[in-house]
Amino acid sequence: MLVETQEERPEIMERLHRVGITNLRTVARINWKGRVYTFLPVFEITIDVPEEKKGIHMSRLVESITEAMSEAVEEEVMEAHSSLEELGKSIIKRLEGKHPHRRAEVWIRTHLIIPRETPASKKTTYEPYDVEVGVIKNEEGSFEKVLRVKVVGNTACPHAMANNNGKTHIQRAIGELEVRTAFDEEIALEDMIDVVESSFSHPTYTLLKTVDENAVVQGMFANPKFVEDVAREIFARAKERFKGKIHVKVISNESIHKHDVIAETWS
Ligand SMILES: Nc1nc2c(ncn2[C@@H]2O[C@H](COP(=O)(O)OP(=O)(O)OP(=O)(O)O)[C@@H](O)[C@H]2O)c(=O)[nH]1
Ligand SMILES: [Fe+2]
Repeated sequence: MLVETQEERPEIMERLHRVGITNLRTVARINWKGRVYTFLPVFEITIDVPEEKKGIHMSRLVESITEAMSEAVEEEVMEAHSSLEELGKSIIKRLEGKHPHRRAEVWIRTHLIIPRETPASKKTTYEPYDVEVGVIKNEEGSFEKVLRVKVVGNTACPHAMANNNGKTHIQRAIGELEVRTAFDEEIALEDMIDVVESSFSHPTYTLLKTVDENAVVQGMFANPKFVEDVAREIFARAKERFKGKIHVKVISNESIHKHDVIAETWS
């Protein structure tokens, strides 16, 4: 007979808001607008623990994920999960039948690989973007979601350009955009990626033929930007396009310093 240690009263009676599993790697398949994508996401799933319970039954959180995965890996995926947030919500719905809780969160971290065209040779290139989707069920039982994208672009410095007859320092910059919104608000991660990618001096590419490299360099010099300019542009565009709480952070890996520079803002 197993001892259910988790049901005992703890010495210190304090409620815990988030207890569960993190850094869990698995496979997921999503049917996004009729196209099936396979992901290798990293999950974090948590529930709250009341002050009178020593612990949670952790394996039930994993079961909620693995059962949703098996559904996703079988043929049912065609109607099972139309987005990462739908997958997250279906996992929380499974958990409701397995483990009592008042508050639950599922976070799914993965990469999106989006086909793009190189700027001059018009060849197809596959660009990686880090994305994260959080689904939060709050104590009233309503759902909200948090969408996050991270995009690598570049900047050419306008200040050095103005003081060096057009010569300047250029660097990679990482733009992060987060939108916190109602679960049913339709926001595509690809659209968020486009907002960030179009706010740099120029996008970066995996594949660049010489003609493409020339186009990127000329584009950067024609579009010099401070890290502040990039953050403002992402923020203004995101406010215009997406309904929800907006958070923007840009870090530029300065080529002239041993440190980076950062610009961050939120609504
Ligand atoms: N709450 C808690 N559980 C832990 C901790 N460390 C390990 N465990 C988990 O305890 C789990 C086993 O307990 P349960 O999940 O309740 O498994 P079980 O009792 O056989 O299954 P149920 O009948 O569904 O409760 C394992 O999956 C461990 O990962 C911890 O620090 N806190
Ligand atoms: Fe248990």
